[in-house]
Parts: sequence; structure tokens; C-alpha cells
Amino acid sequence: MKYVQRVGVLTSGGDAPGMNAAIRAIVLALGDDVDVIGYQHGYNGLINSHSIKLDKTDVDNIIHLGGTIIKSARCKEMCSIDGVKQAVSTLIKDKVDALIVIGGDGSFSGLLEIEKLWQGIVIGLPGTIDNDLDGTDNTIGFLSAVNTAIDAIDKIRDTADAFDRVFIIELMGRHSGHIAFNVGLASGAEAILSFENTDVTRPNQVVEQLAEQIVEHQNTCQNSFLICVAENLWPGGVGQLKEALNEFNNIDASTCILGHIQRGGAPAATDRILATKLGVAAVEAIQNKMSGYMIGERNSQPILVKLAEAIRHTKVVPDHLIKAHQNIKAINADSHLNKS
Ligand SMILES: Nc1ncnc2c1ncn2[C@@H]1O[C@H](COP(=O)(O)OP(=O)(O)O)[C@@H](O)[C@H]1O
Ligand SMILES: O=P(O)(O)OC[C@H]1O[C@](O)(COP(=O)(O)O)[C@@H](O)[C@@H]1O
Repeated sequence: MKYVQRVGVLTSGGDAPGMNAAIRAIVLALGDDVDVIGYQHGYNGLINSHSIKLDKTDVDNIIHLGGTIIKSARCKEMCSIDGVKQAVSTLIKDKVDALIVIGGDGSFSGLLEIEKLWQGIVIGLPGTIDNDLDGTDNTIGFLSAVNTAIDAIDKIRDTADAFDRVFIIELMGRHSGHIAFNVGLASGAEAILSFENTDVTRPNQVVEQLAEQIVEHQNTCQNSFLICVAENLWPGGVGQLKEALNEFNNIDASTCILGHIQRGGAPAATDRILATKLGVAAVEAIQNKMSGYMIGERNSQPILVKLAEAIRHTKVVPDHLIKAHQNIKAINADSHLNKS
């Protein structure tokens, strides 16, 4: 294969803090001799041939910015063979030698479709706040989202404490509980309801147990009670859970959906460093003519994971985190009972 002269980059799916830091690292590591084309709005940019040339000056002072300077999107057309063919024809027309896609498992599925029809090098960088990609300890954006949510919940705790209120807080992650669990643990939530520890096929049982826990807490320590709930877990949403608690035991809970604030804001230090490390490693992989890999991180070291492996299974919340929450809950309940 000839020397790599032109590299395409795009960001796809939900944006994640640190995507800009990754773009910066890629452009700087490739240096002046390689052209970088930023395809805009995810795969739409490839399909509709919307792109900008990226050079060193374009990535000045972006390491601290949330969002993505080349925009992101979800692109339905890419899920059809015609869309994939169109994307490939743009890569050929633009004489691109390698394509780097920063996104999650959906975006990597798109990249694998491109790989089937295109001779160039394809590399994925894990960019999603959901942290659900197998083969990497963390995805770019996850820890920033966790920090943002913790900041918000600390504020909710103040007002909840002032009124001894019950708050149900919804965290992002439609299919995975990494955000809900990590945020719940770090904000000291009294309850965490996530895919890994909640059987929503038995909603009455869940409500009964939760209500018991709330009443016991209110009787023993008279303080706020925070419940972190993963998005898309409870049938009908957190509003329905509030209603169910009210109907079951007259519990008056407030709800707060943190929503997209979790995706915005400056990337945390950890994400700036992760994105820079992985961006540089992506360039190294391209220079070594490695194709079909996600660049992940294991024990602080960049690693290459086959794209197909990275998306085969959704990464689940580790058991030790679930246990840690259970143990803390039990110890907390005991100590309040002993005091009363
Ligand atoms: N099976 C697929 N084939 C081709 N493209 C896909 C496929 N699944 C997802 N994509 C593309 O990737 C985009 C982002 O996927 P999505 O699941 O929304 O986010 P993420 O990449 O963060 O998981 C989709 O809008 C679509 O353009
Ligand atoms: O911004 P949208 O399109 O409403 O999507 C919301 C979803 O995107 C995310 O923020 C990120 O998901 P992806 O990275 O998989 O795209 C999810 O946590 C959330 O469920």
C-alpha cells in the first residue's frame, strides 16, 4: 500500500466531551505532510460530501471545548447499502487513505460496513459518554459526563436535604448503567436503579422494596433520599416511578431528568489525556498500516482491539461496583438503626 497522504476524520452518534481533544491529537500527530479532511455531521458528511480541511491552526485551543468542531449526527442513510456505497464513493473521490471514526458501537458498525467495500485503513476511537464499548476501560467523554452529573446531584442534595425530600434523578445511558451506577456511587445516592440490579418485569416488587427503604430511612435519619435511575429503565420513565411510589405509600418524590447537560461542558482532565493518547495511537496504527481496529485503553496503555470484538458485547457494569453499592446501603441502614 502506498504512503498515507490523506486521512479522513468524523465524529458520529452522541457527542462526548473530549472528541475535540481527539481531533486535535490526530491532526497534530499526523503533522504537516498529511492532509486531514474532517467530514461534518457524522456519516452525513461522507454521504453528502460535506467536509473541511483541518490543519494545525484549526485545532488551536480546542482541547478544552465540549461538543465537536466537525459536528456529529445520527445518520439513517448509513444503515442502508446505498448509503454505505455513497460514503465509500466519497472516500475514493477524495483520495482518502485512512478513515478515523470517533463514536460508539453504532458508529463502529458503520465503519465495518465501509471496510467491506473500501481498500483504505479504518480505525475507530471510542467516543461516547455511555462507556458501553467492550475492550476499553473508559470511553472518551464518560468521566466528564460522570463529573458533570455529580456536580448537579451535589446541588440537588443541598435542596433535597433542606426539605428532607425524596428525589428521583434520571441519568443518561439508554442501554447501559455505567453512568447511573458510577454517578450513584460517587454522589452517595441511597438507591441506584439500573439495568444490572433492577428487574423491571416485576415493577410492584421494586416499588415495594424501594418504598420500604425510603420509609425506614425517613424514620431513622430524617434526611434526603436520592434515587439514581438509568434512562430508559423504568417503563414510562421516572414520572411513572414517582406516581407508583405515591400510590403505594403516599411517598411524595420530586423528579429531575439531568438529560443533555451530561454531554456538554469542558472535558475533564482524564478525558483530555485519554483522547490525546488514543488520537496519537490511532495515527501510529495508521502509519503501521493496521486496519479494522478500535484504539482502546487497558491499565492506562493504549491497545488495539478488533472493531468487531469491541462491539460484539455491550460492556456491562462490573459486579464489584454493584456489590459496593449494596454493601454501603446495608451498612448505612444498620448504622442509622443502631443510632435510633
Ligand atoms: N448497523 C449499522 N450500519 C451502518 N451504520 C450504522 C449502523 N448502526 C449505526 N450506524 C451509524 O452510526 C450512527 C451512530 O450510531 P448510534 O448507535 O446512534 O451512536 P453510537 O455510535 O454512539 O453508538 C448511526 O446514526 C448510523 O449513521
Ligand atoms: O441526543 P439524543 O439523540 O437524544 O440521544 C440521547 C442518547 O445519547 C447518549 O447521550 C449517547 O449515546 P451514544 O453515544 O450511543 O450515541 C445516550 O446516553 C442517550 O440515551
